[in-house]
Amino acid sequence: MNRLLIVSNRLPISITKQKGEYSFQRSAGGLATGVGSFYKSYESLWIGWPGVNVRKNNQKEKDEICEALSAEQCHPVFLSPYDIRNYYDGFCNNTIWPLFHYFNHFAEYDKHHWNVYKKVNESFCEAVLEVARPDDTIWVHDYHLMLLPQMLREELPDAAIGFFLHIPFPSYEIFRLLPWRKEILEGLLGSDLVGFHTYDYLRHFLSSIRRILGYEHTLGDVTVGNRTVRVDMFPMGIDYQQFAEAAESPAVQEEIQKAREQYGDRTIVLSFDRLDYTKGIPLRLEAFDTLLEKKPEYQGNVSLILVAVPSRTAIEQYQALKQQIDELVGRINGKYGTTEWLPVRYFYNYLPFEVLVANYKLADVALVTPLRDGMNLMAKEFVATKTEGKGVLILSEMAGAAPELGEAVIVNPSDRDAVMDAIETAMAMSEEEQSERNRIMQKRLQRYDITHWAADFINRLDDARLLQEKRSERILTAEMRRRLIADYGSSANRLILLDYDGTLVPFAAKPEKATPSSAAMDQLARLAAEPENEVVVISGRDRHTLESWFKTLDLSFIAEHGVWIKERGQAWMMPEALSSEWKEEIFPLLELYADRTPGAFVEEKEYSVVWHYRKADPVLGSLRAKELKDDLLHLTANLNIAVMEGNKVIEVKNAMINKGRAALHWTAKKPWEFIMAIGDDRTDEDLFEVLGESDYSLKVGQTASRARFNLPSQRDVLPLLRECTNCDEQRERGKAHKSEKKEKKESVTGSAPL
Ligand SMILES: O=P(O)(O)OC[C@H]1O[C@H](O[C@H]2O[C@H](CO)[C@@H](O)[C@H](O)[C@H]2O)[C@H](O)[C@@H](O)[C@@H]1O
Ligand SMILES: O=c1ccn([C@@H]2O[C@H](COP(=O)(O)OP(=O)(O)O)[C@@H](O)[C@H]2O)c(=O)[nH]1
Repeated sequence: MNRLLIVSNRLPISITKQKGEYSFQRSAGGLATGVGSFYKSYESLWIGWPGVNVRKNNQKEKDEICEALSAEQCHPVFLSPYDIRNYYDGFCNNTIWPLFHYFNHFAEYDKHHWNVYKKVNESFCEAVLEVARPDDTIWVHDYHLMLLPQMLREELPDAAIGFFLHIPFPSYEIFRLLPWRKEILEGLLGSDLVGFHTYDYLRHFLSSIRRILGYEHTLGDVTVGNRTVRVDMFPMGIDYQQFAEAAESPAVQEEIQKAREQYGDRTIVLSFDRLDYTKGIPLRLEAFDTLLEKKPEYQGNVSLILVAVPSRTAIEQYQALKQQIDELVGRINGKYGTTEWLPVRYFYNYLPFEVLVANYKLADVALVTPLRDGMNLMAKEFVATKTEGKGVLILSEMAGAAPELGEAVIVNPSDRDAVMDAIETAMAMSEEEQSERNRIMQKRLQRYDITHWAADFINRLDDARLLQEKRSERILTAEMRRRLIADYGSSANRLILLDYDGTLVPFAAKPEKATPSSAAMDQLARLAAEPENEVVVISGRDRHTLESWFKTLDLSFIAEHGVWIKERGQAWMMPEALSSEWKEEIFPLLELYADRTPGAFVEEKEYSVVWHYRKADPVLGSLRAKELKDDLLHLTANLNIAVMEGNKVIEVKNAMINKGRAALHWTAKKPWEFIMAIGDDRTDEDLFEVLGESDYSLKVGQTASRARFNLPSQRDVLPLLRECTNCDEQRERGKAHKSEKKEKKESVTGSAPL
């Protein structure tokens, strides 16, 4: 296993400085505790912010911190108070955090914060580059560093880079509000593997990259330029053993003992989170209030332990929330409290590990009702400590942990009555049922614990790298490219078959906009000018369009995928007798689908009809395309026509027509010394199929193909053709130069003897 570089905003250890002395604490939050529990079992280095402010010029202090952290396999990135204000409090926690948790009314879109976010991501990039070794696996974590994968990719093109998002990825409808949505997605796609906690977050991400960047995916594999990015889900686990064992430890037992003396045998409900508006603490308190009000028999018999861990205290919403909670607790305690009984025991601090476990172990019911939560490890930790079986977890359906913890009492956290009912259900549940439910969840948590989670991610990252390497094996290598050009240069006759859309020119939103560029015209002219070449543009376009675009060039054509062919200098002809009567029957159906799909339209050619959906909503478009294909198959069962899927088009045409059949007209003409065919979509596969093994067939794009090689993108086509003609022109210049020299020599010495 290669060395693992973990990169996150916060290191697992936070440093504080008091009276000139440093002290080290475990950082709060699931990322730090979760990843912190396994990273030392790897050869690893964790790069992140140590939580302490060091003056810019105080190199001595920085070196000391660096030294102290290196013993913990950590490497610091120092952030100034200005960075923390604008990047951490600003962009991370005042823009991304609320937006990604569906609190879009809290999100601020401040350009300055965004600029500092970019700058801090660059600082992290520099920090990684300082320590990275060639074979390191780099694993970037969370929303603070979403631009980093792409920054690293630019500097280290061959590095293995993974990214994991610990918070929800929101639906496209929310994500699209972000002014810098494109940059964020591009930043993430610098990775080889992007991971999420749940399937919902994953599909939201795929939908955003599809709608915003136009990238399709196949089972979570996204082709981005010449790379494949894999997207997958990995629900984060906990260090199960540590929690289960700690629950039995003497230190924890002692803490429980102390607490029991305070609470007697009252039922204990635990509410325990970072103080964050996403956690739904006020609603929870209100539900508890309603329970005591509506069911007075619980008064005096149940206590709510409310632990709120201070978090992001510089941010206004967090300060307001703190005040709201303080007031609610005061109100409930004032309303129902007696000299013997305080309904809510409220703690506003960070708890050391033993106290935390003692609280879990002590609680009869855990009330975990976030309004949104990426995962929520505390719910899992609570279950792990229930070694004797007893204890009920009430869990919000909005937590990422909910799909895995289905045996909990699942609630909608906004439904106060449902939360109140859930507390009652939990308190009334038989011990047998509690144990049974916990046993099932414990088994699951034990199996997919934090070590498994990390190993799973790293293995998938390795797989993604292998896939990447395999795909790139089919890409035309520099050596094969040289051979292709040498073969081109040494051949006395050559057949060159070139698809048009997606090959000679990029796609445009409307087909009529994809006219040939001057670069493409120029290059075709050069190819056609070489006497050894026969150049055939082989397209699905109608013959009139091709003719009008290329009338100045000496080319041959295949139009409508093979309905029409035209030898250079000759007239158009139809190699097969075809009928177009069927079009009348098909046309209304295609029009109906165009009407039902905004952005789609129908194109009619002489012997085929095409349904285009490039401009339609991508999801609706591909759904309708599937439905249309099904309908067409029924409708065309007795007609001699075929339905063919191309790039964002469904084409209906005569069954025997395809580019391969049409190309035979040229391939069979003579034994060509050099054949090259380039195409990008499904229709070009018929062409590749009729070519020989040693011919140069090239598929544009990285998807699987019958072609011998893949060219990464459409942008690579003209440069390749240019290299071919350059090599010929050079050779011609060489020949001319030689004969010029020979002529000069002859004019001096007289002609050579025969
Ligand atoms: O670093 P802070 O700003 O103090 O915040 C603490 C952490 O909060 C977030 O935790 C998330 O990660 C957990 C583990 O994957 C997950 O269970 C939880 O639902 C998330 O909210 C944040 O993502 C971390 O980066 C912070 O360090
Ligand atoms: O006083 C505390 C409060 C929380 N934690 C840890 O902080 C993490 C909180 O993670 P969670 O996923 O529940 O929520 P987050 O705070 O990351 O949103 C858990 O592993 C807790 O064990 C802790 O060690 N002491």
